[in-house]
Amino acid sequence: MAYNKQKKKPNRNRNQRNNNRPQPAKKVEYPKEITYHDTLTVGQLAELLKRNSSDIIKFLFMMGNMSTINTVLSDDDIELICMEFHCEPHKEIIIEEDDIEEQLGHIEDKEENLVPRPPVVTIMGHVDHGKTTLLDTIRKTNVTGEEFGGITQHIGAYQVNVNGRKVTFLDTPGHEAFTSMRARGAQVTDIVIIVVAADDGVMPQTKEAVDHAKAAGVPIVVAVNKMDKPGANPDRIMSEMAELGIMPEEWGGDTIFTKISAKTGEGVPELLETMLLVADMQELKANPNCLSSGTVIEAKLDKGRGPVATLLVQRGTLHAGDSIVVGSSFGRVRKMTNDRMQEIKHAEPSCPVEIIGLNDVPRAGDVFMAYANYKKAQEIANQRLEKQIEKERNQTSAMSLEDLAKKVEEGDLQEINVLIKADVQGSAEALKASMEKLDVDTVRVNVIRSTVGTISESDIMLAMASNAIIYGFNIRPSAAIRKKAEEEGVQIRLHNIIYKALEELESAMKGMLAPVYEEVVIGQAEVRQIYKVSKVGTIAGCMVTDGCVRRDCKVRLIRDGIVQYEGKLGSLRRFENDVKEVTNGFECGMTIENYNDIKVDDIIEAYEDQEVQEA
Ligand SMILES: Nc1nc2c(ncn2[C@@H]2O[C@H](COP(=O)(O)OP(=O)(O)OP(=O)(O)O)[C@@H](O)[C@H]2O)c(=O)[nH]1
Repeated sequence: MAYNKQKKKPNRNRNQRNNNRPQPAKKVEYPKEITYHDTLTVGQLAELLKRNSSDIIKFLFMMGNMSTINTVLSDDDIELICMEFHCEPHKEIIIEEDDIEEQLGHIEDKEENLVPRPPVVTIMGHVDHGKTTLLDTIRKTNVTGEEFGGITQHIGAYQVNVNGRKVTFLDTPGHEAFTSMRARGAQVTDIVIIVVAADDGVMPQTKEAVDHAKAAGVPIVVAVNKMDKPGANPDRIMSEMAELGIMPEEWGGDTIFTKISAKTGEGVPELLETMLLVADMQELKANPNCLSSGTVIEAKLDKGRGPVATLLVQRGTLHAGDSIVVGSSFGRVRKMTNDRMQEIKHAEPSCPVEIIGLNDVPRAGDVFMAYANYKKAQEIANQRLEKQIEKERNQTSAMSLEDLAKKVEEGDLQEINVLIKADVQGSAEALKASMEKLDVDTVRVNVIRSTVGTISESDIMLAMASNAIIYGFNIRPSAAIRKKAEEEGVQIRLHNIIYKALEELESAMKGMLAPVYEEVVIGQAEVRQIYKVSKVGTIAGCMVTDGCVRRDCKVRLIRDGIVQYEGKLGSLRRFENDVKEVTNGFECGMTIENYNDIKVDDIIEAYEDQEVQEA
């Protein structure tokens, strides 16, 4: 805590030492001013004021407040107490470097400093449903021909004029970018337009877009596209979207559906008007008069210009020449251009700009902050770099069930985000329904996605962005996916009995998760050949492709990501010899106890129940 950094601390030690033996009465010099950060308890304030805690407790008692040495004082109380003891308190707000990115979203500007800012909109939808065409149409009709000619290069974000008002569109390819930005805490989008082709219907990526927008808590406007096509069936889109929980306004819900043709431009003005309406409801504002901060939309290394980054200014005004820190890179904004490649000197909130001058290429989703001087920026970037290296060294799980249990216990968590993947629809639904019914001491489960199939990279990104745990039911992730999850700190819990999954989650919600054993996957092998031997059964000629397989381990037979069988290894051999272990890169023969339906290309996953050291 910041308090611990008080320089006064050594005095206390000296006093304590001195207290051990009788001292001649010495006149205490009481401080005339004190400085504190964060909060203070009675005991801490007494120490700063060089008074006895009992004096403060007595004073508070006289004021009608009961307190103890550990009572945390409000700023008002501190002020009053200090007045009583003839001292002036100063509260210093320190933003630890660690917290800067987190703070960005929470910096509270005074109402009088806020002015309206343009909305930031992202267009999402299934492949070929018309995202690019829509964005092109919007840009063509909402920037002058001359200006449009200037847009030759993709910078990842554009600003257009709609009815005399500016709107910023993010043109980030795919949903991954949206999610990976969110994963890093960057909330850049105010509205999501989900494009659905009326002649095609709701498709997997439409669902994904809905999941992402919902998880981010961003309002959705649905653009029912390709209305010019003969097969267009907007009613079908509406009912399919309603099934996903996106209820059309005309059916009593709160999502506006607009029928458009991105190709002919029909309905696009109405869509834009709707979007402005939704934006107005949010009363989007920002303070333009402070040091600037915002988010990296895209970044690349340009051969001639060095690191080039597209930034979205979210707070303050970015000026050419400003010193900025982005992630662990820093520099002075040497040149700043708008989306029409015109050089500009200032960029206000919601304005996308391309800048050069950084010493390294930042990542999309990184937060940037401007600093008053170059040296400070450099210092902070270096600190961050050190921390990043340290973090990478001790990379641990971002959110595991154990973390959750701990957080619940500490009262820090009201909602547990869960992503469910199951082998069949029935299980996915059953698990979702049962999990959502769990309610332990006001902590509840929020299922952010529940689908059929094995775990994909997009699931991991969504889980990472939402601090969610993935529950796999009767499915097995590939080694590559498992590795990715590990890298991103996403926890995958695999189960094949519904009540066990529920039991485990419920324990976490009670903050009492203490599994004695945990299943640990030790390796994976691919079945390359099958030998049927009478008396022995099916022998699988395998190649161990990850980790190792041990003679006494348990195994799972997986076909197309779905678990076919679970049991014990029957035998493990190399060249006719029984062996204890076969490691990655080696061939071996295996049988599975009481199971013969093994096919070429099946995956045999080896696992062990290992004792968990810590709850
Ligand atoms: N008839 C008709 N065709 C459209 C409309 N909108 C888009 N298309 C066509 O649909 C195809 C796909 O459109 P895109 O805009 O590239 O779709 P997208 O969603 O950006 O696709 P990806 O970038 O691959 O995800 C193109 O051939 C477009 O010309 C429309 O309103 N009507």
